[in-house]
Amino acid sequence: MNDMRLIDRKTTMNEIKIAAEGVDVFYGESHALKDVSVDIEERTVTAFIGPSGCGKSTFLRCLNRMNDTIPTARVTGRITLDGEDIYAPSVDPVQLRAKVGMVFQKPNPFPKSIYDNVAYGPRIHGLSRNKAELDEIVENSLRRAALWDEAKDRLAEPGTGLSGGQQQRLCIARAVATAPEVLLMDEPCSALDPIATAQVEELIDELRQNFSVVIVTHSMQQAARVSQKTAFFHLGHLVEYDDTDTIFQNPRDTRTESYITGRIG
Ligand SMILES: Nc1ncnc2c1ncn2[C@@H]1O[C@H](COP(=O)(O)OP(=O)(O)OP(=O)(O)O)[C@@H](O)[C@H]1O
Repeated sequence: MNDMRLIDRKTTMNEIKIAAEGVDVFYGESHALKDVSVDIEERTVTAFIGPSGCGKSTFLRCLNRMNDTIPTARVTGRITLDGEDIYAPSVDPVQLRAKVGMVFQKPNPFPKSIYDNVAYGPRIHGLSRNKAELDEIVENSLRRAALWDEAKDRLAEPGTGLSGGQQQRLCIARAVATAPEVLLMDEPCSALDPIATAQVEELIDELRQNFSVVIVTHSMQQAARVSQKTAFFHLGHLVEYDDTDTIFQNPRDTRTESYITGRIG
């Protein structure tokens, strides 16, 4: 019931980027995520939806080992990126997070300049050979995050001096600057106004040309607008995973139907 691997369902169109098999997460004694198996496709936006506390963020954090930073969290099961086990002892979580970047609900710029916020990742991962190349990465990342026009004349000013919506776009620029292969976004628009939300949604659509994007959202309209695949979680279980159109128009499980029609949540 919990096994949502596309391989079994033969509907896959893109290559599988991340495969999760039998993933459980415990916080101390509390069993937050139960036997989740799912294939996340390349060049696809996948939305995670479901009522508060159902485990969306917990599962998202498994995909780049952010749960490692929570002392009580324990993850079991297997998650692979391009077929490689991301929990293998040989994997450096810092390197993994450059490939599988993350944008959080609350904008969290570093207490550094706008420029240095974006340049930080490329610097620590040695992605540029000189200042001109680094300048180019910073400009391109800020352009992709639709922040360049507002930021180009104040690159030396602190990132924390930007508005909330601008700070979130700065965090997106910081995440894309390391050229991740997967971008995980945990309710990235919850602090944004409708204009900034539309800009971020456009960016998500653009990122899909090259990356996998996984987005946790409470907005079903947003899931329907930006994603091609949707996973519905309920009480720690992955209940249903399918094409977004199918989830919203013809769900198989009554729990999914109840949620999207507003009966549970
Ligand atoms: N750091 C933590 N320590 C202990 N329990 C946690 C922690 N983070 C999450 N949980 C618990 O795990 C369960 C799943 O939480 P999670 O944040 O993944 O849900 P969610 O679906 O993302 O919720 P929301 O939509 O409200 O953000 C909840 O019962 C929550 O209380």
